Amino acid sequence: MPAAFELSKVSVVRPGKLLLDDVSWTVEEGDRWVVLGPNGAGKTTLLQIVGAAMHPTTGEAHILGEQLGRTALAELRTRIGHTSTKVADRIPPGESVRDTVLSAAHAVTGRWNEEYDPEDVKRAEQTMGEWGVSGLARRTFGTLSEGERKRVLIARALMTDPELLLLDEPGAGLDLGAREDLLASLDVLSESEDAPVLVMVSHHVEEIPAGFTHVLLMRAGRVVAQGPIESTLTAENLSMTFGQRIQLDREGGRYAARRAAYGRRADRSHDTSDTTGGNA
Ligand SMILES: Nc1ncnc2c1ncn2[C@@H]1O[C@H](COP(=O)(O)OP(=O)(O)OP(=O)(O)O)[C@@H](O)[C@H]1O
Repeated sequence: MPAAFELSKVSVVRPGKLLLDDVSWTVEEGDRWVVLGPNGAGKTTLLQIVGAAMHPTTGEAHILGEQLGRTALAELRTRIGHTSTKVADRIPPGESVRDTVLSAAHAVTGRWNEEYDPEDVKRAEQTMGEWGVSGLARRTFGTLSEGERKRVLIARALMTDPELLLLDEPGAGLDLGAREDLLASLDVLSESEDAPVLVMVSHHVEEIPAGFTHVLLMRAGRVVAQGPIESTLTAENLSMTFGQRIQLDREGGRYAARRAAYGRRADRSHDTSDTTGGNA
Protein backbone atom coordinates (compact mmCIF):
# COMPACT_ATOMS: atom_id res chain seq x y z
CA MET A 1 0.00 0.00 0.00
CA PRO A 2 1.49 3.42 -0.89
CA ALA A 3 2.19 5.91 1.89
CA ALA A 4 -0.54 8.49 2.60
CA PHE A 5 2.18 11.08 2.29
CA GLU A 6 5.93 11.27 2.16
CA LEU A 7 8.15 14.29 2.70
CA SER A 8 11.75 13.95 1.65
CA LYS A 9 14.34 16.51 2.86
CA VAL A 10 11.75 19.29 2.89
CA SER A 11 12.87 22.79 3.82
CA VAL A 12 10.85 26.01 3.86
CA VAL A 13 12.77 29.27 3.75
CA ARG A 14 11.38 32.80 4.17
CA PRO A 15 13.43 36.01 4.17
CA GLY A 16 15.84 35.69 7.08
CA LYS A 17 14.16 32.57 8.49
CA LEU A 18 14.40 28.80 8.06
CA LEU A 19 10.89 27.56 8.94
CA LEU A 20 11.48 23.87 8.15
CA ASP A 21 14.92 22.36 7.96
CA ASP A 22 15.46 19.09 6.09
CA VAL A 23 12.31 17.31 7.26
CA SER A 24 11.72 13.74 6.07
CA TRP A 25 8.51 12.07 7.22
CA THR A 26 6.46 9.15 5.94
CA VAL A 27 2.89 8.53 7.08
CA GLU A 28 1.15 5.29 6.14
CA GLU A 29 -2.54 4.52 5.67
CA GLY A 30 -4.14 3.77 9.04
CA ASP A 31 -1.62 5.86 11.02
CA ARG A 32 -2.75 8.42 13.61
CA TRP A 33 0.05 10.91 14.26
CA VAL A 34 0.47 13.69 16.76
CA VAL A 35 3.02 16.44 16.07
CA LEU A 36 4.40 18.03 19.24
CA GLY A 37 6.75 20.93 19.75
CA PRO A 38 7.18 24.34 21.38
CA ASN A 39 5.89 27.64 19.98
CA GLY A 40 7.55 28.50 16.69
CA ALA A 41 8.88 24.97 16.07
CA GLY A 42 7.35 24.86 12.58
CA LYS A 43 4.33 22.61 13.26
CA THR A 44 1.79 24.75 11.43
CA THR A 45 4.19 25.21 8.50
CA LEU A 46 4.62 21.43 8.34
CA LEU A 47 0.85 20.94 8.28
CA GLN A 48 0.53 23.51 5.51
CA ILE A 49 2.91 21.48 3.35
CA VAL A 50 1.02 18.25 4.09
CA GLY A 51 -2.29 20.08 3.51
CA ALA A 52 -1.13 21.23 0.04
CA ALA A 53 -1.43 24.84 1.15
CA MET A 54 2.26 25.62 0.60
CA HIS A 55 5.15 24.38 -1.53
CA PRO A 56 8.47 23.37 -0.02
CA THR A 57 11.40 25.64 -0.91
CA THR A 58 13.56 22.55 -1.39
CA GLY A 59 12.90 18.83 -1.12
CA GLU A 60 9.99 16.73 -2.33
CA ALA A 61 6.50 16.23 -0.94
CA HIS A 62 4.22 13.45 -2.19
CA ILE A 63 0.71 13.83 -0.77
CA LEU A 64 -1.97 11.20 -1.46
CA GLY A 65 0.02 10.02 -4.46
CA GLU A 66 0.54 13.51 -5.96
CA GLN A 67 3.80 15.42 -5.98
CA LEU A 68 3.57 19.05 -4.87
CA GLY A 69 4.72 21.26 -7.73
CA ARG A 70 3.42 18.83 -10.33
CA THR A 71 -0.27 18.84 -9.48
CA ALA A 72 -3.07 21.37 -9.01
CA LEU A 73 -3.04 22.22 -5.31
CA ALA A 74 -6.72 23.23 -5.24
CA GLU A 75 -7.77 19.82 -6.54
CA LEU A 76 -5.54 17.98 -4.08
CA ARG A 77 -6.91 20.09 -1.21
CA THR A 78 -10.44 18.74 -1.84
CA ARG A 79 -9.13 15.34 -0.64
CA ILE A 80 -7.80 16.79 2.61
CA GLY A 81 -9.71 18.06 5.66
CA HIS A 82 -7.82 20.77 7.53
CA THR A 83 -8.83 22.60 10.70
CA SER A 84 -6.81 25.51 12.05
CA THR A 85 -7.26 29.03 13.37
CA LYS A 86 -6.47 30.23 9.82
CA VAL A 87 -9.52 28.33 8.52
CA ALA A 88 -11.66 29.64 11.42
CA ASP A 89 -10.57 33.21 10.63
CA ARG A 90 -11.81 32.87 7.06
CA ILE A 91 -15.36 31.95 8.09
CA PRO A 92 -17.66 35.01 8.09
CA PRO A 93 -18.99 35.53 11.64
CA GLY A 94 -22.55 35.82 10.29
CA GLU A 95 -22.41 32.45 8.48
CA SER A 96 -24.79 29.82 9.89
CA VAL A 97 -23.25 26.66 11.32
CA ARG A 98 -25.15 24.64 8.73
CA ASP A 99 -23.66 26.66 5.85
CA THR A 100 -20.23 26.63 7.48
CA VAL A 101 -20.26 22.84 7.22
CA LEU A 102 -22.14 22.59 3.91
CA SER A 103 -19.95 25.06 2.02
CA ALA A 104 -16.99 22.71 2.41
CA ALA A 105 -18.56 20.76 -0.48
CA HIS A 106 -17.42 23.62 -2.76
CA ALA A 107 -14.29 24.34 -0.72
CA VAL A 108 -15.52 27.87 0.00
CA THR A 109 -15.96 29.80 3.23
CA GLY A 110 -19.07 31.97 3.12
CA ARG A 111 -22.01 30.50 1.20
CA TRP A 112 -23.01 32.59 -1.81
CA ASN A 113 -24.96 31.18 -4.76
CA GLU A 114 -23.35 27.76 -5.14
CA GLU A 115 -25.71 24.87 -5.72
CA TYR A 116 -25.77 21.95 -3.33
CA ASP A 117 -27.08 18.43 -4.01
CA PRO A 118 -29.43 16.72 -1.58
CA GLU A 119 -26.47 14.38 -0.88
CA ASP A 120 -24.40 17.37 0.23
CA VAL A 121 -27.16 18.46 2.62
CA LYS A 122 -27.50 14.91 3.94
CA ARG A 123 -23.75 14.62 4.48
CA ALA A 124 -23.65 17.98 6.29
CA GLU A 125 -26.45 16.84 8.59
CA GLN A 126 -24.65 13.55 9.21
CA THR A 127 -21.30 15.13 10.15
CA MET A 128 -23.04 17.75 12.31
CA GLY A 129 -24.82 14.90 14.09
CA GLU A 130 -21.62 12.90 14.56
CA TRP A 131 -19.85 15.92 16.06
CA GLY A 132 -22.74 16.93 18.29
CA VAL A 133 -23.47 20.30 16.66
CA SER A 134 -26.85 19.63 14.98
CA GLY A 135 -28.54 21.73 17.65
CA LEU A 136 -26.38 24.69 16.60
CA ALA A 137 -27.25 24.48 12.89
CA ARG A 138 -29.09 27.84 12.80
CA ARG A 139 -26.65 29.70 15.04
CA THR A 140 -24.06 31.94 13.45
CA PHE A 141 -20.41 30.90 13.59
CA GLY A 142 -19.42 34.15 15.26
CA THR A 143 -21.64 33.47 18.30
CA LEU A 144 -20.18 30.04 19.09
CA SER A 145 -17.97 29.21 22.06
CA GLU A 146 -14.43 28.03 21.35
CA GLY A 147 -15.37 24.39 22.01
CA GLU A 148 -18.40 24.62 19.73
CA ARG A 149 -16.28 26.20 17.00
CA LYS A 150 -13.72 23.42 17.18
CA ARG A 151 -16.43 20.80 16.70
CA VAL A 152 -18.06 22.68 13.83
CA LEU A 153 -14.68 23.01 12.11
CA ILE A 154 -14.04 19.28 12.42
CA ALA A 155 -17.54 18.53 11.06
CA ARG A 156 -16.72 20.88 8.17
CA ALA A 157 -13.35 19.20 7.59
CA LEU A 158 -15.06 15.77 7.44
CA MET A 159 -17.87 17.00 5.16
CA THR A 160 -16.05 15.90 1.98
CA ASP A 161 -15.09 12.52 3.40
CA PRO A 162 -11.36 13.34 3.16
CA GLU A 163 -8.58 10.80 2.88
CA LEU A 164 -6.43 12.85 5.22
CA LEU A 165 -7.57 14.89 8.23
CA LEU A 166 -5.22 17.55 9.63
CA LEU A 167 -6.09 19.06 13.00
CA ASP A 168 -3.98 22.04 14.04
CA GLU A 169 -4.31 22.45 17.83
CA PRO A 170 -7.91 21.25 18.14
CA GLY A 171 -7.68 21.39 21.94
CA ALA A 172 -6.41 24.97 22.20
CA GLY A 173 -8.66 27.25 24.23
CA LEU A 174 -10.96 24.47 25.47
CA ASP A 175 -11.94 24.02 29.11
CA LEU A 176 -11.21 20.66 30.75
CA GLY A 177 -14.66 19.18 30.02
CA ALA A 178 -14.72 20.37 26.40
CA ARG A 179 -11.19 19.06 25.86
CA GLU A 180 -12.09 15.65 27.29
CA ASP A 181 -15.25 15.53 25.15
CA LEU A 182 -13.21 16.38 22.06
CA LEU A 183 -10.57 13.75 22.87
CA ALA A 184 -13.27 11.13 23.36
CA SER A 185 -14.73 12.01 19.94
CA LEU A 186 -11.29 11.90 18.31
CA ASP A 187 -10.66 8.57 19.99
CA VAL A 188 -13.90 7.19 18.48
CA LEU A 189 -12.94 8.62 15.08
CA SER A 190 -9.45 7.15 15.27
CA GLU A 191 -10.89 3.70 16.04
CA SER A 192 -13.38 3.74 13.18
CA GLU A 193 -12.54 1.56 10.17
CA ASP A 194 -13.19 4.19 7.51
CA ALA A 195 -11.43 7.01 9.35
CA PRO A 196 -9.06 9.15 7.30
CA VAL A 197 -5.36 9.23 8.10
CA LEU A 198 -5.16 11.58 11.10
CA VAL A 199 -2.48 14.12 11.93
CA MET A 200 -2.95 16.36 14.95
CA VAL A 201 -0.70 19.22 16.06
CA SER A 202 -0.52 19.98 19.77
CA HIS A 203 1.64 21.58 22.44
CA HIS A 204 0.51 19.20 25.15
CA VAL A 205 0.89 15.43 25.65
CA GLU A 206 -2.32 15.58 27.72
CA GLU A 207 -4.21 16.25 24.47
CA ILE A 208 -3.16 13.02 22.73
CA PRO A 209 -6.21 10.79 22.21
CA ALA A 210 -5.67 7.20 23.37
CA GLY A 211 -5.93 5.68 19.86
CA PHE A 212 -3.04 7.67 18.36
CA THR A 213 -0.20 5.50 17.06
CA HIS A 214 2.76 7.73 16.19
CA VAL A 215 4.46 10.93 17.27
CA LEU A 216 6.73 13.45 15.56
CA LEU A 217 8.64 15.82 17.84
CA MET A 218 9.90 19.14 16.43
CA ARG A 219 12.12 21.94 17.58
CA ALA A 220 13.36 24.97 15.59
CA GLY A 221 12.18 23.59 12.25
CA ARG A 222 13.88 20.23 12.70
CA VAL A 223 12.63 16.78 13.63
CA VAL A 224 13.93 15.75 17.05
CA ALA A 225 12.41 12.25 16.93
CA GLN A 226 9.61 10.41 15.14
CA GLY A 227 8.11 6.93 15.26
CA PRO A 228 5.65 4.72 17.16
CA ILE A 229 4.30 6.59 20.15
CA GLU A 230 5.18 3.89 22.70
CA SER A 231 8.89 4.02 21.93
CA THR A 232 9.26 7.63 20.76
CA LEU A 233 7.25 9.64 23.29
CA THR A 234 9.80 9.47 26.09
CA ALA A 235 10.91 11.92 28.76
CA GLU A 236 14.31 12.10 27.09
CA ASN A 237 12.88 13.05 23.68
CA LEU A 238 10.40 15.51 25.22
CA SER A 239 13.23 17.11 27.19
CA MET A 240 15.21 17.63 23.98
CA THR A 241 12.12 18.97 22.22
CA PHE A 242 11.14 21.49 24.88
CA GLY A 243 14.67 22.33 26.05
CA GLN A 244 14.14 21.41 29.70
CA ARG A 245 14.03 18.27 31.85
CA ILE A 246 10.54 16.84 31.50
CA GLN A 247 8.90 14.13 33.57
CA LEU A 248 6.47 11.96 31.63
CA ASP A 249 3.68 9.88 33.16
CA ARG A 250 1.34 7.49 31.44
CA GLU A 251 -1.88 6.00 32.68
CA GLY A 252 -4.79 4.36 30.86
CA GLY A 253 -3.28 5.16 27.47
CA ARG A 254 -3.07 8.89 28.26
CA TYR A 255 0.04 10.96 28.96
CA ALA A 256 0.90 13.78 31.36
CA ALA A 257 4.09 15.84 31.41
CA ARG A 258 5.69 18.44 33.67
CA ARG A 259 9.12 19.80 34.51
CA ALA A 260 11.16 17.07 36.23
CA ALA A 261 12.20 17.52 39.83
CA TYR A 262 15.87 16.74 40.48
CA GLY A 263 16.57 13.17 41.52
CA ARG A 264 13.33 11.75 40.13
CA ARG A 265 13.10 9.21 37.40
CA ALA A 266 11.78 11.05 34.37
CA ASP A 267 9.62 8.36 32.76
CA ARG A 268 6.88 6.79 34.82
CA SER A 269 4.42 4.43 33.25
CA HIS A 270 1.55 2.98 35.27
CA ASP A 271 0.02 0.75 32.66
CA THR A 272 2.91 -0.56 30.59
CA SER A 273 6.17 -2.09 31.61
CA ASP A 274 8.08 -1.16 28.47
CA THR A 275 7.97 2.66 28.42
CA THR A 276 11.46 3.68 27.40
CA GLY A 277 13.33 6.87 28.00
CA GLY A 278 16.26 7.96 30.05
CA ASN A 279 16.62 8.69 33.69
CA ALA A 280 16.78 12.34 34.48
N1 LIG B 1 6.10 34.12 6.25
C1 LIG B 1 6.95 34.05 7.27
N2 LIG B 1 8.10 34.78 7.27
C2 LIG B 1 8.97 34.70 8.29
N3 LIG B 1 8.80 33.88 9.36
C3 LIG B 1 7.69 33.14 9.41
C4 LIG B 1 6.71 33.16 8.37
N4 LIG B 1 5.72 32.30 8.70
C5 LIG B 1 6.06 31.76 9.89
N5 LIG B 1 7.24 32.26 10.31
C6 LIG B 1 7.97 31.90 11.55
O1 LIG B 1 8.32 30.52 11.43
C7 LIG B 1 8.32 29.89 12.70
C8 LIG B 1 7.47 28.65 12.63
O2 LIG B 1 6.11 29.04 12.56
P1 LIG B 1 4.93 27.99 12.73
O3 LIG B 1 3.65 28.77 12.76
O4 LIG B 1 5.06 26.93 11.72
O5 LIG B 1 5.28 27.40 14.18
P2 LIG B 1 4.39 26.54 15.17
O6 LIG B 1 5.25 25.41 15.66
O7 LIG B 1 3.10 26.16 14.54
O8 LIG B 1 4.18 27.59 16.33
P3 LIG B 1 2.98 27.76 17.42
O9 LIG B 1 3.04 26.55 18.26
O10 LIG B 1 3.38 28.99 18.17
O11 LIG B 1 1.69 27.91 16.67
C9 LIG B 1 7.85 30.95 13.68
O12 LIG B 1 8.98 31.51 14.31
C10 LIG B 1 7.15 31.99 12.81
O13 LIG B 1 7.22 33.28 13.37
